[in-house]
Amino acid sequence: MTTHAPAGLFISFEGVDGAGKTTQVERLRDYFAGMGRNVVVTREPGGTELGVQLRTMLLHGGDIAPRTEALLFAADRAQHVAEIIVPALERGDIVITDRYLDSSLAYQAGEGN
Ligand SMILES: Nc1ncnc2c1ncn2[C@@H]1O[C@H](COP(=O)(O)OP(=O)(O)OP(=O)(O)O)[C@@H](O)[C@H]1O
Ligand SMILES: Cc1cn([C@H]2C[C@H](O)[C@@H](COP(=O)(O)O)O2)c(=O)[nH]c1=O
Repeated sequence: MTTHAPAGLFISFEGVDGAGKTTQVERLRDYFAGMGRNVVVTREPGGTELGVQLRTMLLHGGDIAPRTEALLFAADRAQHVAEIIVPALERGDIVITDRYLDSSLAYQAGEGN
């Protein structure tokens, strides 16, 4: 009999600050873990070591020009995808991220970018 490894699954939670994303991420993680699945919970910005530094710059740094800000979020995402998301999906894990690309569309797509 052939057994197949489970396919990876990528899920992002989006919403305004305080909407309840982290709460739902944790509930879904517990649900999938209860099914015996490997779950990687992560977030943007700040899902990697480099991302933690970028998060500090972005959320607690000084004045950042809109285009620079957009590029820093994109840099955080590029590292996140390469270091965390793709390897986890290749292992067949479930990746649940607290924010992803839609946050950039919502927050950075305005005038000046
Ligand atoms: N369904 C809900 N009903 C009422 N309160 C909730 C619900 N879900 C979460 N909360 C509460 O709302 C607050 C914000 O929740 P949470 O941290 O999950 O939101 P978030 O979207 O991740 O926030 P942030 O954007 O600041 O990271 C917390 O105090 C949490 O306990
Ligand atoms: C990914 C991403 C995030 N943001 C903003 C949205 C929030 O105000 C903060 C992140 O804070 P949280 O406590 O982790 O929710 O960053 C953004 O403007 N653009 C993005 O792409």
